[in-house]
Amino acid sequence: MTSAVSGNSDSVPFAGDSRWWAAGAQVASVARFEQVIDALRIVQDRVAGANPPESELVEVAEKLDEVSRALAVFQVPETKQVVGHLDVPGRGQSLVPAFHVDRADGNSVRGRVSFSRFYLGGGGAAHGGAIPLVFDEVLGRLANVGGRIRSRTAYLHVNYRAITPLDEELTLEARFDSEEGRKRFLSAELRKGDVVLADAEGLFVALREGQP
Ligand SMILES: CCCCCCCC(=O)SCCNC(=O)CCNC(=O)[C@H](O)C(C)(C)COP(=O)(O)OP(=O)(O)OC[C@H]1O[C@@H](n2cnc3c(N)ncnc32)[C@H](O)[C@@H]1OP(=O)(O)O
Repeated sequence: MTSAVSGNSDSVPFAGDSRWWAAGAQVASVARFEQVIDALRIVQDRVAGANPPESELVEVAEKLDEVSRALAVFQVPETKQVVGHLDVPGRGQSLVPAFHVDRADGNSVRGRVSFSRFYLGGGGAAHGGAIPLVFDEVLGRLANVGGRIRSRTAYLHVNYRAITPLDEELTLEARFDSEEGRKRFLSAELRKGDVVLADAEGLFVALREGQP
């Protein structure tokens, strides 16, 4: 039996993205797919942090090849893709650290995020590219809630205020600041306790009919 991946209205902030990319994708089991993504995230972290002997590397490479061969025959077009559409923290993809929503309405959202070993830049700090990933994910979703026409990021300005540590629960708060015609202005802060680690300001432009 398959179940619909999407199906929640995007008027409910951060509960489903049915209208964002493509509706109608089916998945054999949401729970099983989530399990696969969780395992993949752990593999990413373990690979990033490992320095094993060569014999172990040969074995690991073979196992990873086996996994990719198993999935090769099940590749589907974007409209049927599951990753990015699951109604779970992180939307079932492993690119962006999963954002866990604590509170949300049509104009703001507050939640938690943690950067694991995979997102290390150097010197114990999260990579400077990983932080905008999270801001784009959260602001991009908030820009489109409330039944609004789909928009895309036109710019995203990020200020790095302090080192973002790995493996710590951080809070992220974002808000929809204003709207001028097709332009939507949003902002956000990433904090550890009361300390602002980074803040962002983005412009999201509502797409015209036929714009990809
Ligand atoms: C569930 C998913 C969650 C994750 C969501 C993530 C969201 C994303 O990352 S989307 C992917 C990244 N973004 C993109 O690929 C967008 C690529 N760019 C584009 O497609 C286009 O440039 C687009 C749509 C942003 C704007 O193009 P277009 O529709 O032609 O707008 P255009 O008519 O030029 O501009 C509209 C207004 O916006 C302003 N504007 C557009 N771009 C910018 C910019 N970079 N800076 C300042 N102003 C801008 C224009 O000046 C204009 O203002 P005004 O109306 O006052 O004259």
